[in-house]
Amino acid sequence: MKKMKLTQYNHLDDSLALHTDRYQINMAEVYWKEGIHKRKAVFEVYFRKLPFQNGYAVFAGLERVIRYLHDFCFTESDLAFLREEGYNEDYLEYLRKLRFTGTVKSMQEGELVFANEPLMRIEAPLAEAQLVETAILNIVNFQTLIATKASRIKQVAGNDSCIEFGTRRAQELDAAIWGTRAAYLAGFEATSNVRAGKMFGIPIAGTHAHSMVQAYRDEYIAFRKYAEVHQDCVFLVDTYDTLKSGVPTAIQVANELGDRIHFKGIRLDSGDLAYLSKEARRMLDEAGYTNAKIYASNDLDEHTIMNLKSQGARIDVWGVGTKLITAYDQPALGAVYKLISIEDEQGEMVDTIKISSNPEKITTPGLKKVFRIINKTNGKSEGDYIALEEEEPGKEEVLHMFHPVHTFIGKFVTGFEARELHQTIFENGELIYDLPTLQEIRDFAQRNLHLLWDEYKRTLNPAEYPVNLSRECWDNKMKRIEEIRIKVEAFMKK
Ligand SMILES: Nc1ncnc2c1ncn2[C@@H]1O[C@H](COP(=O)(O)OP(=O)(O)OP(=O)(O)O)[C@@H](O)[C@H]1O
Ligand SMILES: O=P(O)(O)OC[C@H]1O[C@H](OP(=O)(O)OP(=O)(O)O)[C@H](O)[C@@H]1O
Ligand SMILES: O=C(O)c1cccnc1
Repeated sequence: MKKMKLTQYNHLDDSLALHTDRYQINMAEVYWKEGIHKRKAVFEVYFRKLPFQNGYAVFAGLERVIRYLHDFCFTESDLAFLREEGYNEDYLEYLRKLRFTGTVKSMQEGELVFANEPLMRIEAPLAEAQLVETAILNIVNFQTLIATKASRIKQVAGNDSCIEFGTRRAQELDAAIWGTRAAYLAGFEATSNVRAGKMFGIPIAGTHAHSMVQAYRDEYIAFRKYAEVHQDCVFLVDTYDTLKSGVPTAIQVANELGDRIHFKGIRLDSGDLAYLSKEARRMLDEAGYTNAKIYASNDLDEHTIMNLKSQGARIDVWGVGTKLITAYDQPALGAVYKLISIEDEQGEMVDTIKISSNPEKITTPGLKKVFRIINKTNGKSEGDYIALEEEEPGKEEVLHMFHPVHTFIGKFVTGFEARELHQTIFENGELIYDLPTLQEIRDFAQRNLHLLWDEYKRTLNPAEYPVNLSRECWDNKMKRIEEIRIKVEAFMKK
């Protein structure tokens, strides 16, 4: 058998241009051969259903999308691979020169987003817009999913700290790193992943594992040795017997070392976390360690945390791994990338539509903007309002907000601010957006949550947040549906 070389995957000039589905490269080839590759096309990214039956999602992934589009190019090793796959030289020559030259509008990271509203809009020459679909969805789907899961967990944890512990159980390296970033921007306080700390400046935190106690085969020696090396100590107390040996040993070591260490607390990782935390709290308090915190971990998520809180658990810090980083109860967000407008033979932009027997699935044609309609009296959001590009709802006195499918459900809103949610990121290939820091994104996400009534934020059966179409947008959609109906009837009569 031939021996695998360790360098096999390492192309020095590797790029993400091939991080796409083969059909994108094949479709782009068709457009290029037909000479329509430069026609302007407009795609929108949106999802149809909120994940985890949550009342909102936290948009994440933009920074990585920006880097991807900014650096987009086929390198020599990418082209060599495509050559091996049988693509012809002229097409490869076209790909060699290709860069992303489009205009991108997007929600900002940390924005609260909802089903059926455009999260991003990519206007670019048809072939370019097609080639970047897969990577954009890959990034946005994952990061938005994890940010939303983290936000749910934070909703329940409240002011308690949450640390991301998931790297070992994540779906490989990238998911651990970018998932941790998503969790932090949605409100987690820290991560155990040291590389994420280095890359993004996320505070790193942690305790120690059972293996350290097992290595010394003695809890007392293990805790002491740890304390001799590290000032900050959180002792893991459940290796042998939490209440009979773990907690008393932690207290003994803290007593012995006094001011020489900062006894931050203990971690519980098995057993009845409610009962054990209450008992441990009592023991720590009696020993005078009222400031020592109780950390807990073990397959936690928003459900167990809520349940533990309802039992009066005395847990201060929640270490959450597997169920956060793998989005355990819903492993994928279904954001899609749909063509909404294309340049025709005459150079005119024409709207496109995808019809479905399910009214919720019919796409909304045309270039659109999304506005958050904020009630000036109470500072809360009345809902989101999707309008056609040229509309300016902020100038209206009264806004008619109605359900896009059940149109009889609606309301008239006055005294509002219409806050536009999309920012221009790229203008004809040029990056014009000032990237915020991760800390700024995190603060922005927190501020956004204040705009929402609590009814939309509860983790169980939240109220449905209104996402409405403007009258013009709705009329335009109906007009296109009618045009298609007439076309199909004419076809059937042939
Ligand atoms: N008081 C509690 N109420 C509800 N859920 C709890 C409570 N205490 C712990 N849990 C959760 O119950 C699950 C218990 O997991 P498991 O059955 O593996 O027990 P364990 O204590 O971890 O056992 P092991 O010693 O094998 O690790 C975990 O998800 C944990 O977070
Ligand atoms: O339960 P999660 O939410 O995924 O949180 C991460 C888990 O990872 C560790 O366990 P593991 O058994 O891998 O190692 P350990 O020996 O340090 O307990 C830690 O003790 C947590 O239980
Ligand atoms: O620091 C910890 O306690 C930790 C880190 C990763 C996974 N579980 C626990």
